[in-house]
Amino acid sequence: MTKAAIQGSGLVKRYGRRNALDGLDIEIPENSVTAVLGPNGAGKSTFMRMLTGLVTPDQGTLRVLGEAPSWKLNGRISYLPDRARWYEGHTVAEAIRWGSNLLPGFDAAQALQLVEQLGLKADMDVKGMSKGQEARLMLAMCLARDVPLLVLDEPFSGIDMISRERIVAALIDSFSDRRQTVLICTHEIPETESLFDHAVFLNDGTVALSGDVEELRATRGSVQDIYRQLYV
Ligand SMILES: Nc1ncnc2c1ncn2[C@@H]1O[C@H](COP(=O)(O)OP(=O)(O)OP(=O)(O)O)[C@@H](O)[C@H]1O
Repeated sequence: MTKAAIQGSGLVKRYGRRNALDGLDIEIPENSVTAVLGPNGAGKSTFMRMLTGLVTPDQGTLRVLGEAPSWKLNGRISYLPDRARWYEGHTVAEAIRWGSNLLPGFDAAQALQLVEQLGLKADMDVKGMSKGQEARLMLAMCLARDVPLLVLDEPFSGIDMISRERIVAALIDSFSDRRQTVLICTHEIPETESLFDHAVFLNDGTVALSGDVEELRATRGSVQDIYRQLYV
């Protein structure tokens, strides 16, 4: 039996009369690359924010790397929030220096290699970057951390399709060398599905389906096919 890096049981988060999470039972296997999928409003970002303690459950229990979410635990999580803008007013090199000083497990040499691999230059100003260029910087900053859990909320949003395919190919190589649990929430399923070895499909704040991607493929088709079956 694979150990779980994340275990949530009966998680509820209410906003007014709406439940963003509605009794969510979820397990993410350790050292897997797991997709968190589902339509707009399914509860994906709420769940990811909960992992870092930014959102507190109204009910239920959550264990992340064997602990309850906390500021202390966040030193072991590399989190890319949706709609993130952290480095305005910096150059790429300054952002990397900032990461070295402040982010636990941050490897500046690896970050520099990643930004170059992603088509950015150290002397570029973040202010004035296109949305896709900024998304690449955010992704590189999160990937350059040697921590047990990576939580990436829509890391490919704004990046053009061909670049996305190249980045995904590079990520497949990089993830296979790591002992990290990686959680990725994305709407770009066709270009990214080769990344995943586990998938969780959310709907209305609960799990509609989850499992090993190879096993799901053998019985139900590609991740994209399953997505259509579940949500059309
Ligand atoms: N801070 C908030 N205040 C009020 N409602 C919220 C808040 N955060 C989330 N919600 C609501 O909770 C539900 C789930 O939102 P969430 O952002 O988790 O969905 P999502 O699956 O990440 O969607 P998307 O694919 O659009 O990013 C939505 O109905 C949303 O409007």
